[in-house]
Amino acid sequence: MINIVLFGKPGAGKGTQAEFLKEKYNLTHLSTGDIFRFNLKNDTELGKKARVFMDNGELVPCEVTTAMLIDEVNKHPDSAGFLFDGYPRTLDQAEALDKFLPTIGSSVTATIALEADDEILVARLLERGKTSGRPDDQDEEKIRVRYQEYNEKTAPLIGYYKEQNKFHAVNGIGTIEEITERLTSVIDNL
Ligand SMILES: Nc1ncnc2c1ncn2[C@@H]1O[C@H](COP(=O)(O)OP(=O)(O)O)[C@@H](O)[C@H]1O
Repeated sequence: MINIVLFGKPGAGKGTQAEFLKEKYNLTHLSTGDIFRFNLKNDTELGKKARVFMDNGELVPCEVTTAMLIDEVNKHPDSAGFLFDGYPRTLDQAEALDKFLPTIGSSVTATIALEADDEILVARLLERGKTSGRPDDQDEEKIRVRYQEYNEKTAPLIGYYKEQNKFHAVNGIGTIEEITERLTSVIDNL
């Protein structure tokens, strides 16, 4: 089983690249953002718990997110591996994942970060907000909150995975194909 954590700031292109990688490596793509948005749209209990945080650009509390993630993994017992997109996003979540995966006989294989400059990413998000319908992409204030959340809570994961020798980074600026190429060359060399 191979488990890849796709890592990067909001707008770095994780979702776009995940679409290619899941096909190529036959992985189950789990995007916590997409799962939350689905629950918001359907006004589920989970959606109700997440809404206020998401609307403000803040992270949803760890217990809620981790319980949801574990549920999703358990829905795919025959999966050849997972592509985690948007999870983990805090040290607590990374530790929770490292505790959970061994219970299904697995572990994180590698974390790959898509790197790009903040200013480029903010511009990309505002552009995406024009068509995506995502309220958190339409308001520069909320975008800034997401970057603050990233810098405070998510960036420390780089050190966490480096210590385990599981951190890889690729340049996230270029055409979609170029970036897919960079990612696949990391995965093929794992
Ligand atoms: N692992 C997570 N932990 C906490 N909240 C999360 C997590 N993943 C997604 N969310 C919530 O969903 C929102 C949207 O996530 P996502 O679609 O990954 O967007 P982006 O990477 O563009 O900020 C986040 O701002 C946050 O509120």
